[in-house]
Amino acid sequence: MKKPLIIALDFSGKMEVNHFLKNFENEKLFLKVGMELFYQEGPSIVHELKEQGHEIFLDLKLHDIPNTVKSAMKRLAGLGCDMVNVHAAGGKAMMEAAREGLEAGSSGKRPSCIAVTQLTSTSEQQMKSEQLIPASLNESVLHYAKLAKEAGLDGVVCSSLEAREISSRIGSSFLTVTPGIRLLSDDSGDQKRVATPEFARKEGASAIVVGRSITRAENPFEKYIQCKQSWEGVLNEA
Ligand SMILES: O=C(O)c1cc(=O)[nH]c(=O)n1[C@@H]1O[C@H](COP(=O)(O)O)[C@@H](O)[C@H]1O
Repeated sequence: MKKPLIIALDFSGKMEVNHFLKNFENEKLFLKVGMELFYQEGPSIVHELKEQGHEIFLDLKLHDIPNTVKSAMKRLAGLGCDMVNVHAAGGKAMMEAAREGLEAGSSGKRPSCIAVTQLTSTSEQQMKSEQLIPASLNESVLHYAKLAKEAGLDGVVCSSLEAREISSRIGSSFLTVTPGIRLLSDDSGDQKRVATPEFARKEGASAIVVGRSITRAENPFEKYIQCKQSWEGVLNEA
């Protein structure tokens, strides 16, 4: 996988998506379809975006017993998306079941499967007080990344702040997909572990996920180019 900038299509339906994508005529994009859009439109949204030539990360963050996740992944594998995810907190057996389901449901190459470690909207303080995890946030993220690797997954979702350590401990071919991306002038909103595209690049992240910074921008294409240049190292800290 080259190092993509993945745009999070956090929209309520197809009409909004089509309106947004008019800004990107002739661009082949890497798009993330999340819960809101998928629950509204169903599998057809994945088929339509694939037909337009885009790559798709289907972000449904599965987290259930292994048998249920395996069966669900068999179905998702048939949609033709390029990447899917689970919550690492579901455990190693669940992650193994996710991979097995994808393998069983794919006719060719299975989609990449990555595990969400600690959500980028979680702070260390919150993790300790709400999840009662006594370790540091970095240790928790790294532990989940190791479990995901042992389960045969392809990588993790983490913040840019943890990407370097994960790559150095687990290997650079293990994907670190990093949301919580903002340019310096952007509002971080509900995100707690936030960084610029340039920072993510310097920390060796495999991909960045950018939502509201682009989707809610006055000029989404201009903002996309700005983020892309910062991510690819064409621009200094934006
Ligand atoms: O799995 C994800 O994509 C994800 C994991 C995570 O830890 N944090 C996170 O923000 N995301 C997703 O990444 C996107 C970030 O959106 P913005 O904060 O608007 O850039 C959203 O669609 C989230 O659902």
